[in-house]
Amino acid sequence: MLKIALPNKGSLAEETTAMLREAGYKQRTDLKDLVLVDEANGVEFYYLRPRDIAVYVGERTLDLGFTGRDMLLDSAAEADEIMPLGFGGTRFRFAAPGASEWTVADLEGKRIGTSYPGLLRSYLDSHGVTARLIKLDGAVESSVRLGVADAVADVVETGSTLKRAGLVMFGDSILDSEAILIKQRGVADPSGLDLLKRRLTGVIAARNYRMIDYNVPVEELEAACSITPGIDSPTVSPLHREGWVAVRAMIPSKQAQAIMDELWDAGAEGILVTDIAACRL
Ligand SMILES: Nc1ncnc2c1ncn2[C@@H]1O[C@H](COP(=O)(O)OP(=O)(O)OP(=O)(O)O)[C@@H](O)[C@H]1O
Ligand SMILES: O=P(O)(O)OC[C@H]1O[C@H](OP(=O)(O)OP(=O)(O)O)[C@H](O)[C@@H]1O
Ligand SMILES: [Mg+2]
Repeated sequence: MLKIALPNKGSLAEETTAMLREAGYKQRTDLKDLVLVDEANGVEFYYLRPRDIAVYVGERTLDLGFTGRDMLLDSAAEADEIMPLGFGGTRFRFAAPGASEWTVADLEGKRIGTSYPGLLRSYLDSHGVTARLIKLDGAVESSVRLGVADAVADVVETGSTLKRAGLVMFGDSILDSEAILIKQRGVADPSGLDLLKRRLTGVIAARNYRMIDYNVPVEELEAACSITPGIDSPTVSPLHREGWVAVRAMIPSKQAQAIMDELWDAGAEGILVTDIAACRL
């Protein structure tokens, strides 16, 4: 059986479970369950602390894991990213009071509060900066006000937590993170991984794409197809109405309205956009 580690709580837990359900895998219904066996798919799911997932995979106890890129890199575990999952997007940023003009060099000799010392240390080393890292478990933003640190390096999603603590971000983003699938380093792909990847890719595509259908005069077909090139190629079907064809293609959901406007201007009619429930590409 394929053994997969999943976050048992925290920011990535709910969406990971939702994504696996959508991909046709069984998931726990009781949040207290530690293990769930999905016999039909030949998978065992282990619900673990997000921070420990890369460790279990790296130590070769479990085959695969769902975690954050920042957590994988911080752990320095013997595990590699296989694919990004398109949710849990965050940036790992420096912040301090009134520091908008600071750069990473201004951290020389300072104390930096963080929950990600591994990730931070390698970034500082690569920039030739020596600083004292203050390792904290959470609520890192309070460390400056409480006098434990001069600056923080922390996970930022909306930025509202930093703002509330009176801190401003400075320097480049240390890391752009999101939820990822990881596997053991230097081993052959376990059986069942291909199927999992194909299913996850299908879920991500179904979430990010929509189907568009429209009718267009034959002489405008090339222009219309360049607006909706589809994934491989749009489907063009004959219409009873002479001189017209029907076109069907997948389009990025976020651009649906703009694409409809462009098609309309190019002479298309009867433009319909529908959701995709599931797909294999
Ligand atoms: N709004 C968010 N806040 C914090 N982490 C987030 C957010 N959105 C996504 N993430 C990602 O989730 C992961 C952190 O998960 P989580 O918050 O559960 O860990 P933690 O802070 O160490 O645990 P806990 O808060 O339970 O002590 C990281 O990969 C992070 O990039
Ligand atoms: O940019 P924002 O949208 O404000 O989100 C980022 C904040 O959320 C997380 O904290 P979490 O709730 O996980 O608490 P913790 O600090 O105790 O881990 C993270 O550590 C930041 O503090
Ligand atoms: Mg947290």
